[in-house]
Amino acid sequence: MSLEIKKRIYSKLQELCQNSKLVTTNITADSFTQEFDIARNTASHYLNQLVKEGKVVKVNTRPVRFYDKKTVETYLGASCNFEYNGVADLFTTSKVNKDIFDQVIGAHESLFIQIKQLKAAARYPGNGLPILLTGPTGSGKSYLAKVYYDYNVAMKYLKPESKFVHLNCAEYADNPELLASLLFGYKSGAFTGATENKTGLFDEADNGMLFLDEVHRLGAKGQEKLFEYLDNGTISPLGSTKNGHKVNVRLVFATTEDIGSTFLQTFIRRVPVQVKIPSLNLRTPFERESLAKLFFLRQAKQINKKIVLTNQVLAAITGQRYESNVGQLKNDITLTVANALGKTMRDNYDQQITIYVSDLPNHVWQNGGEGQRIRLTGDRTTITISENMEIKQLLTDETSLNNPIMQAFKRIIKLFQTYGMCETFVENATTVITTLCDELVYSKMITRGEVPLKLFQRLFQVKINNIEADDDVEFSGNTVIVLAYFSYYRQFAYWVLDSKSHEVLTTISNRLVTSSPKISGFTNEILELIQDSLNLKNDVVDRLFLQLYLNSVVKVVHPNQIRCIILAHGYSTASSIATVVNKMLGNRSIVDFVDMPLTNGPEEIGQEVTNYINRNAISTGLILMVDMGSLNDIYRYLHTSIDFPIGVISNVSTQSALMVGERILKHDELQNIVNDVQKKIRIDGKIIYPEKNKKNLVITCCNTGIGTARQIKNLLDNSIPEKLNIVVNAYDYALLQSSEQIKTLAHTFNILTIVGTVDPQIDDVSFIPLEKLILGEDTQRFAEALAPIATTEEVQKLIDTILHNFTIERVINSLTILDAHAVMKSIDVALNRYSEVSGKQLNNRTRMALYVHVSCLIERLIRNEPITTYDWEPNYDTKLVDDLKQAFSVIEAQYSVQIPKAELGYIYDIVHGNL
Ligand SMILES: Nc1ncnc2c1ncn2[C@@H]1O[C@H](COP(=O)(O)OP(=O)(O)OP(=O)(O)O)[C@@H](O)[C@H]1O
Repeated sequence: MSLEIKKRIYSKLQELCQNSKLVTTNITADSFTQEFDIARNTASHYLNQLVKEGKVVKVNTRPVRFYDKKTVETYLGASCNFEYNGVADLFTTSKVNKDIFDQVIGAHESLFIQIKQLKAAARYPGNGLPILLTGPTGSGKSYLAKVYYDYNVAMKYLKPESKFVHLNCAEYADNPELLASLLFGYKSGAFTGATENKTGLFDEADNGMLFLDEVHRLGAKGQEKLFEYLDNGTISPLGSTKNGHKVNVRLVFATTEDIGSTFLQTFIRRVPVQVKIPSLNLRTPFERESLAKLFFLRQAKQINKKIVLTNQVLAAITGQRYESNVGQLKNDITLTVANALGKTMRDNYDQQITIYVSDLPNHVWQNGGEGQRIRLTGDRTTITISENMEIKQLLTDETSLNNPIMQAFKRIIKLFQTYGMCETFVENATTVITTLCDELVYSKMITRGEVPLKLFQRLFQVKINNIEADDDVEFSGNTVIVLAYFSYYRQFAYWVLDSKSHEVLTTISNRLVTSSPKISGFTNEILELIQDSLNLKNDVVDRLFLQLYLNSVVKVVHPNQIRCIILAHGYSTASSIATVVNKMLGNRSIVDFVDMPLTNGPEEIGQEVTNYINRNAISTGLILMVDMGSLNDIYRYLHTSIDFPIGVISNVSTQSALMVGERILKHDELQNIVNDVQKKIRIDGKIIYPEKNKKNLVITCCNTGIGTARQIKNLLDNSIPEKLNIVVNAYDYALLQSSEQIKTLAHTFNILTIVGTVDPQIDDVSFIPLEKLILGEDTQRFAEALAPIATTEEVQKLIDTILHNFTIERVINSLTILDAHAVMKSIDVALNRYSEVSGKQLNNRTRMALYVHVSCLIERLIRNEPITTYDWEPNYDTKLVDDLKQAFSVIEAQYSVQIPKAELGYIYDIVHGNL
């Protein structure tokens, strides 16, 4: 009787929902009292039962409202929860959570790529792409096929009323004719017993989805007809003599078979998307545990009681090797709960059952011996799974307890509450973050080499390289790995921050934006990448993590600093030494590292060092600290030519690395560092100088700082033609005066000359003041310095280019509408013509003044704002005035302007040095 009423209440609720405007409908327990002649309490009791069964959604308004879950989901185009606090919550939060795949356990872990494939296949124009799901029995192929259908509906690729038709071909494997007729239909008389025309499952699934499980069991006829659909989009019923008819069916196939089998070979040519579902054993511990919790939760709902279990039970059940994968895990949990329930049957009115290890099915115990997976931990903390919980709630609450990211951020909040925003806080918070990074990278929470992880690393590598190139900064060795691990792990370590924590973390983050705007800029770039390219959610936790982490690994590049890299075998040998040393040197990234697998030989290590050299602009020298004497010859395996000395020190230890780091910081010379370490610590070391092909070096320097020296370097770099093969390096003025530094440079380069603002007075090396170089007033000395590699004409041309490049900046700054390069070109033509016709050579100082003046003049004329008053000197040489007129007619023609007399007078005075 009660069952009957519940059923009737449910169908009435469905009817009411379907016939009303959902958002404004107002169905409460009262809506059923009259019609079914029951008390309000009774109606409420049944409705709540329906909520627990997952059929009805409850909204805790006053009075409580109820909705049919299916109707709501169809309306929203997305799945929704069972309980909400307000109507708005239901109709807005659910809408936001549109990604049906998010509910799949493993969506951001083991099934990450698979779900990407499914989404891409669904999006494909037309009917999407047919897909083939492969994977061992029970791995979740049928489950995913259904979720894929739901996704298609939610994304509106399929209409809500479209069908999901499922057929397991294995069930008809002995009767291929029947199977083909079931799928494609038949015409009357097609075979004995076919007395009338009958449509098949393809027709039934028209405008919907057909899922063919164990598709390799399809017989020859079935295959032929299936290929007809895949090739032409038409199907022909058995016995039909006419051309096939069109149907629109999205196809999903599944097989447990190896794709190498004969049928599948021809088949997969037509089914381009193969989605491989991993076995349960290949899924992460987190996913196994989540799946187990999900199945326990379903059981709790089924028996309408709380289930209490210990972590010991959970560990035992998820540690199993399941031949039949998720399906078997699910069955084992059902059996376990049944065992526990059997024992407590006597206390039937208990609202909860407790599960003990002894309730596990027998075969779990028999799994002992070799390769046994059952592990009984001492962890007896209990987990309570309540029948009205949501799976999300269960996973979030439980996992966040052990979630290292959440713990780290809780600590950061505490630190902030203790110290406020100050250096001590930033220091401590940074330590929390770096410890978290170590935990993520080294704790094996994530399997190295996972495909998404590699993809993340590649993307982050490109981004970091770009930032480094654009901003003159460097990030320490493993930044890319840490970013990849963090973003990857973060996807399944997601929890909802309470509003207070959110507020505190946002305050910290905003303060950091003010104190380190540059790092916050990098943070934004990386967050954009995470969001746009990786399509991952992020929030204040990610922002703050990046701000603190990037700040701790960024280093401003000192181009002249000797670089040092530790190369050691083992999971974390090199990184541990480097971390300690960098910390002891004041949290600066002085020493880099590469952790190498034990199997890496000199070839691979050579490759690592080559990559390091290519990534970093090394000019003064590189010290390699290695863990084996045999690696002393590692430089032989470099795939790049070096133009700086390399010091190799073996038997690396914290002590030797610290000593090297300290000396680097003191700008000691490479040779001294290596010799001293050798002597003091008694270990082997050697220095390799680039013997052949020493490159020619022009040094730039400035006594006001390295910044100006770098600008001079850029000017020369942009001006010197590639074929002269000259390296230009900016050096610190004070450093240059050390004879050791010059000695090292001389070992590595042929020093041609120094260009700068003040002479650093270095023996045997000429100095050319920048100003004189630009103005062409020290051409002779420059030509002498470059004599071994450039002719006098080449030097003259180079000086002209330097002048041109130096001026162009100013021209660009003074122009608003014209293209500076084009303007400079036509001024060049005019000035050269003037020299030709007048026989007068203009010096660089005059040329420079004219470039800037004439470019402004052209713009003035175009804007029709010429200078009209200028004192025209009566004693101007009329021939020279005519020459000027003729030369500048080039500009008049090109820009369709006329240079008035007053402007010409101004130019005359510049040309003849009167201004
Ligand atoms: N990610 C998942 N979340 C929830 N349930 C799952 C998940 N994966 C699988 N299951 C459940 O596990 C059971 C086995 O999965 P399913 O039947 O989809 O496997 P299968 O690969 O199709 O197996 P077979 O090849 O034997 O047909 C089903 O009850 C399914 O609902």
